[in-house]
Amino acid sequence: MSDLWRRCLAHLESELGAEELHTWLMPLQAREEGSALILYAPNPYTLDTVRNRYLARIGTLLEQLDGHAHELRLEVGSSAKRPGKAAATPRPSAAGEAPAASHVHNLDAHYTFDTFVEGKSNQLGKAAAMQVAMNPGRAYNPLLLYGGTGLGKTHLMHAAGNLMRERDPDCKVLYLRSEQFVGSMIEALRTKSMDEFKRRFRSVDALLIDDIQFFAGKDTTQEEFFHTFNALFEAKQQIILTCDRYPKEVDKLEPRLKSRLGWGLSVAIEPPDFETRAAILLAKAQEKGVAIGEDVAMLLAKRIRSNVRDLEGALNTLAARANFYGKPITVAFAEETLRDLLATHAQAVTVPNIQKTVADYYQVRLQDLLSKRRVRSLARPRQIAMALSKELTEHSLPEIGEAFGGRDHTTVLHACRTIKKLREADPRMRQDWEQFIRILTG
Ligand SMILES: Nc1ncnc2c1ncn2[C@@H]1O[C@H](COP(=O)(O)OP(=O)(O)OP(=O)(O)O)[C@@H](O)[C@H]1O
Repeated sequence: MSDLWRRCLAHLESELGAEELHTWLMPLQAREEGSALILYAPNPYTLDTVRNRYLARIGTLLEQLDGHAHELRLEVGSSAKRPGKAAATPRPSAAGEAPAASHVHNLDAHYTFDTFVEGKSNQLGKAAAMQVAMNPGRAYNPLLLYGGTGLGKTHLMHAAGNLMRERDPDCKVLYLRSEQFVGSMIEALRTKSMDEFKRRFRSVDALLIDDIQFFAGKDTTQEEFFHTFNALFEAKQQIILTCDRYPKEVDKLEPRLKSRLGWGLSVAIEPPDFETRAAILLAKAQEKGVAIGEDVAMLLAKRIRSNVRDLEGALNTLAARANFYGKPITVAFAEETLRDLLATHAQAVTVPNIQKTVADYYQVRLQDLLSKRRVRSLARPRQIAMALSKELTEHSLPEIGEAFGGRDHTTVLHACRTIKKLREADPRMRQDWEQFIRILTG
């Protein structure tokens, strides 16, 4: 990463706050070329927002930091690989507006299979997305990736789109968040341009729609999406979708749409395990040019289990602070800098907290959960609470057994194995599990 840009980000962090910084400015990649600073935005939408909201301030800051003015350029693409002509001169698309039929693709150039770290939790999803990219419309259609927030679904979806375009630069890939689909449709209804809307969405080779749970309860949208889906499907055009849970579990999604979604392949993306979290951190650090050792990666991976986005946020904060203070990122520095954040993540994850959360969720009394009673309505939640305790705390099997009314460590081990199997076989159990991980570590 350009040193100048790093210093600029450190200043902007205190002005804008972490969320704004991470949403708009951290995704930019920077390269210095003579006295010019080129900022690469992952897509035209980010480019537009940065230009409108932040560019003037960035210009002033650069001048303050370096004592002289810099030429500042904004482009779509990646600093590692200079963008091709089509990407360098995009037609910016406004928020909520789908790109026009010229098919300026709006994929995030940073999200590729190369930058995606594979682990047990996402192996299947990655393999399926690659298959689809190599064989659009023919391998699995639709491909649906589902799972909790910040686990890499969007990344994989863009990676598939990027690979399709790498293999065939003429391939028309359109990525949209589901709110954008809804927004475009409302606009088309308002301006009586539904024919154009239909044509726009049906003329692509691959349609990628993110977070389709937002379609729930929006009947007209679902109706239109249903027809778009059918048209694309019949013409063997690829459809890739993401959802924050197994679609059959999304309330107020039309049954016939749910059924269509099941025609292809649905793959769960699960929270990464410790080793994958550490590997992701090291890969992200390398990508961003941030020097961290394995010890720091392990510290963060151990303490932040919620999702990859949170891990990345912590890394970004560390990088900005280390640069600001001119210090290396050591374990001590990370512990000091992220003290509050790490404390928040650690706070929720105690055995009593897990027991209470599980009891509340399944509406059973805490004292029953800890009792010796073996009725199924208690036994399953108890097993889940034990398995979560093993997963989320540092306690040993005997300690966990003790905390559950003085049970033997083999009972805890059995619970962990049972829940693992159930998570593999039963989408509902998988969803409950992810929900707990979110509540307890989010
Ligand atoms: N396995 C991985 N390897 C590298 N980066 C990852 C991986 N998983 C997630 N990430 C990164 O984590 C961040 C969040 O991922 P992404 O936006 O794809 O999540 P998501 O599952 O689509 O979440 P949401 O449902 O909230 O949109 C991205 O920066 C992404 O690159």
